[in-house]
Amino acid sequence: MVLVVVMGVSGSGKSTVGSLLAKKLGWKFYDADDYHSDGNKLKMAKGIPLTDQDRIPWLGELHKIIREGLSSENIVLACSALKRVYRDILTNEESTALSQEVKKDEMPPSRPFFVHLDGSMELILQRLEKRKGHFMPSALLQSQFDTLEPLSAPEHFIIINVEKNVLDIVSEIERMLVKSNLEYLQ
Ligand SMILES: Nc1ncnc2c1ncn2[C@@H]1O[C@H](COP(=O)(O)OP(=O)(O)O)[C@@H](O)[C@H]1O
Ligand SMILES: O=C(O)[C@H](O)[C@@H](O)[C@H](O)[C@H](O)COP(=O)(O)O
Repeated sequence: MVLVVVMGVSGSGKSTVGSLLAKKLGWKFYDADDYHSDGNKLKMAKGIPLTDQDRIPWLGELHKIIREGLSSENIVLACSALKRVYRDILTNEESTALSQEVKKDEMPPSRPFFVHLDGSMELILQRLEKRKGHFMPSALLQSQFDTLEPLSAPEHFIIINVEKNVLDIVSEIERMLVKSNLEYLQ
């Protein structure tokens, strides 16, 4: 089965784009935000960036969910996945320098496809400041950009600029999925 990870800084549109993409494809959608511990949420709400130690148990939990889900369903996951090592823990390709819990051979063989929602700090800040009812303060955006490590080979990925509207972004991802690997959409 197939895993698409929609990633990027807070406010880049992961939840919006990921959920619509999953709906259009008829795939299962998971939002990584739903799996943060109360401690992590409180920390972010106070304007304190998460550390590796805060994120690793969360990523390990997500890894387990994905691994189980992929045995029977195609998945779209919305997850910040800011650093390479975080992405490796999620998908278990290399890992586990930081996480002893995740074993290398646990993930079924399926190459994850990453979609980085990329945009300027100004644009994303504007969107975050308009967003209501979310624990993540816009003050953390700078640290999100500071932490972000761009995708690079051998990661399998596309980068999409979030100036476009949501429908266009989703259509572009669908086109890229077809182009990059037809068997993804069986
Ligand atoms: N391409 C877009 N164009 C305009 N507004 C967008 C776009 N993508 C997301 N938004 C809006 O920006 C805000 C942040 O989006 P969200 O999906 O919550 O981001 P994330 O999950 O990455 O934090 C939301 O209010 C959402 O409606
Ligand atoms: O790794 C992190 O620091 C968090 O996952 C962060 O990137 C994420 O943005 C928050 O969970 C807030 O949620 P939103 O992405 O929806 O703002």
